[in-house]
Parts: sequence; structure tokens; C-alpha cells
Amino acid sequence: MTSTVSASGLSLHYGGTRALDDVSLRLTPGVTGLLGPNGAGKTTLLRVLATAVPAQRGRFTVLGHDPGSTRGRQEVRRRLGYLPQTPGFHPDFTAFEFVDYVAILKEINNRAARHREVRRVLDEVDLGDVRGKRVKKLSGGMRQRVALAAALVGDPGFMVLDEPTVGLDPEQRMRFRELIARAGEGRTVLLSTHQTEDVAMLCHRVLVMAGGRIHFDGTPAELTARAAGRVWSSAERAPDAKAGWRTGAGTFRNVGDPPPGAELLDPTLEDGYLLTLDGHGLAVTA
Ligand SMILES: Nc1ncnc2c1ncn2[C@@H]1O[C@H](COP(=O)(O)OP(=O)(O)OP(=O)(O)O)[C@@H](O)[C@H]1O
Repeated sequence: MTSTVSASGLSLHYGGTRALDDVSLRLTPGVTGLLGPNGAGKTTLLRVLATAVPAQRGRFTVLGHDPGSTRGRQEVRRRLGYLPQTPGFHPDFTAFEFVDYVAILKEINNRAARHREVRRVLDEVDLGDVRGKRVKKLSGGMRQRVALAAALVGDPGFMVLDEPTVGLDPEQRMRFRELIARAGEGRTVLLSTHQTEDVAMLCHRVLVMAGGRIHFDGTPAELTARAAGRVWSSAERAPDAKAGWRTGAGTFRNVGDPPPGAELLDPTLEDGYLLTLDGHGLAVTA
């Protein structure tokens, strides 16, 4: 399959901090999850790919356009939908006004066509009924949907979503998950998240970052399989486990290298993720 995004050797240092360190990747249609601990470099990678900040080294293309030139950057931005970690809402804007403002920035100059597009994307995220409400009056989940609607303006071929489900309650998160899945039908979405469950349920592919580098690039099933035979149950705390906690049933669930004869449990994607981080200077002991 042809890649929507193709990046090689992306690096970006802030003083002595290597926020991005020689990152290469290819993204294809569908939702790709980006997991990593705080400070891993996820937001930096997303900001570089969204052309919000230039990399100091390396290059990338989006749908064949190279943002290295002013013209190329413009072409990339026309094809991009970006939901940043903190969408800059003007609190007095209505949902319609905010999305319309983004549509103006996206250079949809014909007023009637633009307003049609704003209504279309608000309907797509099920906010058609509240488009006249002020953003500050909406719930957190609705506000995130307004931000998603803004990112959907102009039907972009590539979408970058930075922790869009953070702070949402389970019902809102589930609803948002449906919308992300819909957004990923036929288009390329890169989703940064701390929710391993979202990745397990939504993504056809997952990247794990730590220390500015990508340490895993594969399917969710492959990430889960990394923990096969490495999750076990015990009656007592297992001192050598990399992570372990007492479950509601009173037994311990451990991740790491089990002792002989241990009662093995089915691994989850989160187990595979924790084991991937191990060995990259990150403690995973609970
Ligand atoms: N503008 C900046 N100036 C200096 N350091 C920065 C800046 N932005 C990011 N960093 C540093 O770069 C590293 C990567 O940060 P980044 O925000 O990309 O991580 P992240 O994986 O998105 O983290 P989180 O999950 O907490 O959002 C961190 O060490 C961070 O402190």
C-alpha cells in the first residue's frame, strides 16, 4: 500500500533533550496509535508532522508533498487535520463560529460553501443540534468533538490527533472512539494516546516511543504477543516482577519473567507495552 506519510531521520533537540531522535516511519490509511510515557516525544512528533514546528534534521512527505518549501508546506496543510493537545478555543465562540474560524484559516473562501462544510463536519461528530451553543457551555466531551469537527474540515487525507480522549468519562470516550474509527475509514490517522485500550480497539498499527525514538512498530496483536508467557498470577507479591499488583480477587497479577510452573494469564496490549518500555531506561515496576 502506498504511504500517506513517509518520514526519515527526523530529529529535534531542545537544548540537551532529545525530543525526537532519528525517527523514521511510514503511515498508511487507517488509525495508527502512538503510545509512550510522558516526555517520550509524542507531541513533538505530531507537531513536526503537522508542520507546527520544523525538525532540525530529517525530512518527511505527506501525500507526496514536502513541507521543506513554503509551497510544499501549504500543500501539506491543505491536506491536514490537526487536533492539538490543547485546542485554542475562544470561550465565547459558538461551536459553529469556532469551526468556521478554522475553515477560514483553511482557506475555504466561499462563504456559502464554507458554512455548508461547517454544518457537515458538526453533523459528522453529532453536534448539529448544539452548533449555536457557546463552546464554554459545552461538556468536555462535546468540546473535544468540536475540536475533531475542526480537524475534519476540508476532508483531510491525513489527521493528527493528540490525546483527544484525555479527561473524558468512559461513555464519552467510547463515543469518541467511534468517531475516530469513522475518521480512519479511508484516511490516515495518527492518534497519540495513553489509553492502551483505545489502541487495542481502534488501531491497525501501533508505534511505541520512548526517549525520542520508536521502539516498536507493528500491529496491536504483535505488541500484545510480546507479553505471551510473561504474565502470571501468584498468591504472594512476586519480588522479581517488572510490574505487579494485587487484583480485586486478592491474587497478584505480574508482568515480567515468571518462575517455573507459574500460572500464566492471557496478556493484554498494555502488558506488551510495559515490556517494550523495559530496557529503555524506564522503570516499569508498580
Ligand atoms: N518547547 C519545548 N522546550 C523545551 N523542551 C521541550 C519543549 N517541548 C517538549 N520538550 C521536551 O521534549 C521532550 C518530549 O516532549 P513531548 O511533549 O513531545 O512528549 P510527550 O510524549 O508528548 O509527553 P506527554 O505524554 O506528557 O504529552 C520532553 O522531555 C519535554 O520536556
